[in-house]
Amino acid sequence: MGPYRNLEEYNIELTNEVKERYKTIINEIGEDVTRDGLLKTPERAAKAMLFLTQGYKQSAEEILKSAMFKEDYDDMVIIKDIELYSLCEHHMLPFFGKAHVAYIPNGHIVGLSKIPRIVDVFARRLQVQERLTHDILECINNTLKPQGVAVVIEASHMCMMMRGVQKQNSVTTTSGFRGQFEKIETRNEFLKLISSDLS
Ligand SMILES: Nc1nc2c(ncn2[C@@H]2O[C@H](COP(=O)(O)OP(=O)(O)OP(=O)(O)O)[C@@H](O)[C@H]2O)c(=O)[nH]1
Ligand SMILES: [Zn+2]
Repeated sequence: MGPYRNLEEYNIELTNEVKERYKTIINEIGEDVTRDGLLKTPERAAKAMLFLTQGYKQSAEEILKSAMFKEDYDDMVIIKDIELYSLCEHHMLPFFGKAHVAYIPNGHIVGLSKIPRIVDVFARRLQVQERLTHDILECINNTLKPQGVAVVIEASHMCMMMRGVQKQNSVTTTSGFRGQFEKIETRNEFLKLISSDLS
């Protein structure tokens, strides 16, 4: 079983449990779960929910460790505009946007694809944007032990768009900096590079 296993394929029992709960919810909101269009909906919704929360069964640390390479490069590495989709833990509604991640190696670099992969691992859980930012930051800091790491997330929250305050255009930005990025010049260079089209 690798770190990327897809839950749906393994956990039929859990899928059935969640499916039964969705049947109840659909009936409770006044719909008829036996009508044609809705017959398969509880199962689809259960599979979708388990897909969107599969991060609980995955290890971000394992993913990073699987592709760390010894290398002397010690300048900034930036992966910007990583799309992310998560679920807010207060309403279980999506929040979505972009993550920008940078690190300065300290003897080891990491396979580039592993950064978006760990963003997904932490995003596919019930989250608040602040904790998601720190989960990514601390995982890279503790596993890769770089000279510095920075994470910025810009996201829109459906719980603030579809309901509640109903603000369609507000974007929330969260950030975290460790090591070299705690120095203002390094942090500013990173912030400049993620806001430019040339980086
Ligand atoms: N800090 C933080 N708050 C979040 C996030 N996602 C949703 N929230 C907020 O969580 C709060 C929950 O507040 P409550 O007053 O308990 O819930 P509510 O009555 O549904 O609040 P409203 O959304 O204002 O209608 C709201 O202010 C949401 O905007 C997040 O990622 N980070
Ligand atoms: Zn919410």
